[in-house]
Amino acid sequence: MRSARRGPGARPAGGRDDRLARPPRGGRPALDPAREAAYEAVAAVHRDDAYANLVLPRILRESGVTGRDAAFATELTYGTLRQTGTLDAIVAAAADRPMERIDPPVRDALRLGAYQLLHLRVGAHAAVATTVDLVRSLVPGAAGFANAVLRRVAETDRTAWLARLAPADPVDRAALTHAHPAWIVRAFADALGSLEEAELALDADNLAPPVHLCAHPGLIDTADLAASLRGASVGRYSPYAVVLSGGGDPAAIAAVRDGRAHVQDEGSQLVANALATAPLDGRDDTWLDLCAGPGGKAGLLGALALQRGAHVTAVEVAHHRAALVASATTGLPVYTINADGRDVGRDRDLPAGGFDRVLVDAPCTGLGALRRRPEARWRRQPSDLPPLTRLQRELLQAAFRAVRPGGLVAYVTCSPHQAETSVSVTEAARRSDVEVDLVDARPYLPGSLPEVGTGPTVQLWPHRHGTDAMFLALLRRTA
Ligand SMILES: C[S@@+](CC[C@H](N)C(=O)[O-])C[C@H]1O[C@@H](n2cnc3c(N)ncnc32)[C@H](O)[C@@H]1O
Repeated sequence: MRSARRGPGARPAGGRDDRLARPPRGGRPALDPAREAAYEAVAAVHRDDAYANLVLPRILRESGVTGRDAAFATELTYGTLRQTGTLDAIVAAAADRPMERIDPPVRDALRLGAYQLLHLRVGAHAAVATTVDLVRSLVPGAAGFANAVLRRVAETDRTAWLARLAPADPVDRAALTHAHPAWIVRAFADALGSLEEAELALDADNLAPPVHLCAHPGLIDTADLAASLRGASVGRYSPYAVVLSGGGDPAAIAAVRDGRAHVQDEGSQLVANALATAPLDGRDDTWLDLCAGPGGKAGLLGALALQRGAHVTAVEVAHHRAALVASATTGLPVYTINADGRDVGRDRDLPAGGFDRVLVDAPCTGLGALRRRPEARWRRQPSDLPPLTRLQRELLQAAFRAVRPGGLVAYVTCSPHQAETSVSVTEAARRSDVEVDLVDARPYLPGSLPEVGTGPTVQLWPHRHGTDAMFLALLRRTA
């Protein structure tokens, strides 16, 4: 984080429209700390492949930006990153040159300026002046260029820009309008069977998601936990979900600190709970989580196992993530091992046919949680799919080997892409030596959950259910 260019003149006197950078007497322009923090975060994402949710809190802390300024910096950073593809199309048109021909620091500053002009209620004068000052501090010779480009951006509003740039192809048009790459628009439309509804899903990705807690069953009551937190409410569907009202650090909540609750999307709770509650004949005390890091679902399964006299083996291939699982499940009957889940039958902790219930929460593109990771949609590529789908199928086949005859496997992804959902399940079952049948998963989700489709698998959606887009297939080993 650069530090030398801040001065008392940069503190806002009132609302955001007052945030004009004013040159301190005899010096260079003083930059607005919130905007500078947003620039640093966006630049780190593009320059260093940083993650905004990790890098921004550090930048805010180091630069002393707090309160309303921190909220503004966060909105500016996350919004700019979500909208990057569309902002780029508009800035490139206004600049009359492709983005690649603009210096990276100037490019990021222009994205932030354009976002303020087209999405925030920041006055045009303030948005242009502060961005030009930022550009002057980064690349002094580019200030005039930035000023001209932003004035052109400000000539029309977002709707008019979208109309002016609208491609003829409906998928490309939706991609521009809702700021997602076209391949993701196509994947959502395929999964939903309609481009019109996919546009609602894309819109939902552009909203800041609420933070959900999972109250560990048997350790803390959901309603009591909600009542103890200002503005919190119980979740709509999961019996364990508490919805926070925004603001504040969930890690500071006493029940989270002492392991009676953890941060977890309501959809993740629903799919883990479905595996634990679907009926099973015979022994039911030996459970397996084959892809456990960082331990969200292992935490819920561990709490349920504690109530039911069962235990969970939690497998994670990445050493540091296995450590996170162990820490997330402290005090619960969860045995964490740092191993490759595909080693069922070869690893002595993973005996073939040794488990009653098995969860495969497979590594995936994460297209179902794009609302949580603002830069992810532009970073993911269709070429990520083949290695992931291969791994998904191998892990699912390992789960089929791990489960005893009559036992259950839940295959879960945080992606609605059909190559990772139904196709992975069909392909793994087709190539498996072990016989499995799909079980209708819908009865093991709350009856109040709307629009769960015709089964047997279930696909959740942010715009329908307020959850991440989790996919669930339940399978029973028949022989
Ligand atoms: C989607 S995440 C699981 C999330 C986790 N279940 C939770 O709820 O917190 C997938 C995990 O699988 C792990 N993984 C990838 N390949 C694996 C393998 N061959 N064996 C075991 N774990 C693997 C990844 O490191 C990642 O932590």
